[in-house]
Amino acid sequence: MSYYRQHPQAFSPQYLSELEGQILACPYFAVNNLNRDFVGTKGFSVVFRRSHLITVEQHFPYFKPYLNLALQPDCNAFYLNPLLLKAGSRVDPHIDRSLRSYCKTIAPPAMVSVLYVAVPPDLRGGELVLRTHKRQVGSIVPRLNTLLWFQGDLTHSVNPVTSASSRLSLVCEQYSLDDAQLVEIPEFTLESRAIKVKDQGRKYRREYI
Ligand SMILES: O=C(O)CCC(=O)C(=O)O
Ligand SMILES: [Fe+2]
Repeated sequence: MSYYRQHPQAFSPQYLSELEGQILACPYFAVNNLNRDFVGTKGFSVVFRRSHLITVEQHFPYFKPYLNLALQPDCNAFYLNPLLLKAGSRVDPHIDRSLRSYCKTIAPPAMVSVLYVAVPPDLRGGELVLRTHKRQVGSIVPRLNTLLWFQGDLTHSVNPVTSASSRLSLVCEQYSLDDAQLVEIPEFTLESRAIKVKDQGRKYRREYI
């Protein structure tokens, strides 16, 4: 495939506004414990294997339509995270490899999907910039209700949001792992600053460039 593809008007407006409301009201939604690349962002993460998709849908029924459309058939492990960027927030250049905290030998995801759940008309900044080997291959202006897939090994960043309004996306890193790697990945687990567990210090949450 080319480096990315977009599917505009992916869902009904009713679904999008329900999704936004549910994410913002979710008790796990908190200041991010992603690494230093994620400046001033909020969110939480759901880690799961394809075999436990049904468990994800039971806990988070409002993710179901997104997962139905966004998940790639050849992928078997996923890192799903809603991401809110408010005024002044940005994401510095990184390659997604969040599952590396569970399996050190893991390669980048095959694909990353991003749904733009809330994009106010007056949003300034917040473009997603995609690069390969220092060459820019995309600069994507977030559009409400667009579902985007990009190649998982691209370096990417989100420009600072300079308006007072926020942007909410729903991101899913999608991995195609071999059996030995897959057993290292939790069947289903949550990561959030709002949950106090011993191993929240994610050393490899996102990889530095
Ligand atoms: O929201 C976006 O445009 C992409 C965010 C991102 O890079 C990430 O969550 O890893
Ligand atoms: Fe990313």
